[in-house]
Amino acid sequence: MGSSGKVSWKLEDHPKLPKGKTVAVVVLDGWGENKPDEYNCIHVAQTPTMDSLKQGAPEKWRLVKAHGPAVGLPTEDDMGNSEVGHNALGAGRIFAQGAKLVDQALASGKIYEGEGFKYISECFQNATLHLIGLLSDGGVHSRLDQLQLLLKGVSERGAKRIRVHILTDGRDVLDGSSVGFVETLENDLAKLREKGVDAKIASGGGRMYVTMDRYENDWDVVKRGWDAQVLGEAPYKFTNAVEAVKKLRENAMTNGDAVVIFNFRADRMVMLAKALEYPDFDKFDRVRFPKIRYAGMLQYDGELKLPSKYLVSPPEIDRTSGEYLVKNGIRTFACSETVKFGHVTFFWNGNRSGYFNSELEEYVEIPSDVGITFNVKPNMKALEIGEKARDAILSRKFDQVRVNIPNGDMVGHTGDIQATVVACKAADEAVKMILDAIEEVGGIYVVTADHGNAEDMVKRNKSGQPLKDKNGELQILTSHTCLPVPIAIGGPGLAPGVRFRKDVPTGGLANVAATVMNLHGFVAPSDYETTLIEVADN
Ligand SMILES: O=C(O)[C@@H](CO)OP(=O)(O)O
Ligand SMILES: [Mn+2]
Ligand SMILES: [Mn+2]
Repeated sequence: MGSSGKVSWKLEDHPKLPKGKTVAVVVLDGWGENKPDEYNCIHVAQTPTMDSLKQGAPEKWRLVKAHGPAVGLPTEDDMGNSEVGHNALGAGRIFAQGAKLVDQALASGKIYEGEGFKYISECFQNATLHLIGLLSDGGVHSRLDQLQLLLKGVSERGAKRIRVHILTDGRDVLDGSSVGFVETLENDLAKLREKGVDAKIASGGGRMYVTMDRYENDWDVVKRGWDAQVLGEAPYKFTNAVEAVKKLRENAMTNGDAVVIFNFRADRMVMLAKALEYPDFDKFDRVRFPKIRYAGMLQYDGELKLPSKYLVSPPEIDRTSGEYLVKNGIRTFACSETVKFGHVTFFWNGNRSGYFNSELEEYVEIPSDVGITFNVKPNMKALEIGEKARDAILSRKFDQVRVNIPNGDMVGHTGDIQATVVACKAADEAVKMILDAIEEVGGIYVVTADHGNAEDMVKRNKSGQPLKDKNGELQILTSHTCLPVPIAIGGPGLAPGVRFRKDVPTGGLANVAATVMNLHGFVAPSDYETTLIEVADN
């Protein structure tokens, strides 16, 4: 029943659960479950609403998996992230995700057989191949070992001049770990040079400062990347290990060059894709728009078909719950602030921009603060999101009101423990506003999260003790975690007897879609991961 086949969109009625209840679906970003200690910011923070959900009704609160194979990632060591988390929540099935698809394509060599590779490899003989992407082993946006394999593969297939434009990471990996990744890369490039390939690092910059913005939050970020990677003009702001980068101008892109983005994850590569691909791009002055052959590791936006050329086909996330529900008349409201807006729209809908039916859907984006790290304003726009959701619920114009509350994640990434505690409190307050509104209209709530972050702010040894570095400083964990996340259901509209089943102990985020469909009074399609709930006879 793929996207090309004929899809029957009609959902069957649930035999026991009624239609017509307003359902709030709340995703707390970066909110996992962890043992209580001082580095668990969710535990330290005052979170009376989330606490009451956990303590109030044990059969309506449980944990679900949000990392590794449960969300389509290669191994149990892969932490969850927003892309795979929201994909699973929205799609109700587990799709092999970019990280895994690229692993497979590299292992089988198929990556070099497709149209995308053919397209760029035509430049190898006479021009430069530029590789741009995040340099770390975080596995959220990219992976160093994949870049290493790709470098080997392209050089074996004729690439003679290679320039790598690195974005350094302190968000999916420990702060300060970039130096090691750069050394590894330098080493590989030196070996290529021994074999006669002119391969060098050409530019570098921190991911949050250059290129990797998302959802059009701040085009200046992408512009800074453009200046360095395309125009070859940038202030020298490199860490020591990258100081080897000289004469940027020599490394500028020129007509006939090939450009490959080696990130597999979509959200933070769409803006660059627009700048590289759109002839009438007007978000900043590109100064020069060289005629290059550009391919993404994956296609990042299936609706916009961006980029048009890519090395590995993205997961085909079709027949998402959002599409089904809208086609069954469910009026849907989705909201977050800019930095997470696409999570409850684009990712939720299977990496697809736009509405399924603009008459039944309304997506509201609250502008995020720009140019700050979020520990400075840890409340972010949580209350504004709460207010918008509340108003949408009270308006009774919507059947589903879906939000992402970013605080735990965005502030957790800064590594600022005190600020993250404040962030968790703000997120909890936003949840309360939404639950209060649900109470007022007799609706139902589902509160869950996409992956962990704020519940663990230190790197730990195997027995769970916090680790210190050589100088005796705590090793702060700015990344996501592999911990499970809570899911709670409730509200006056929840039919008597509804509770979590006991026979889905390994349930994960992909089980949530069928659950939400049930709460709207429908049975999920048969190939969806099973529902988490049952209706006990009273
Ligand atoms: O900020 C991001 O891009 C990732 C971490 O790399 O976080 P999230 O998956 O929560 O969006
Ligand atoms: Mn997230
Ligand atoms: Mn995150």
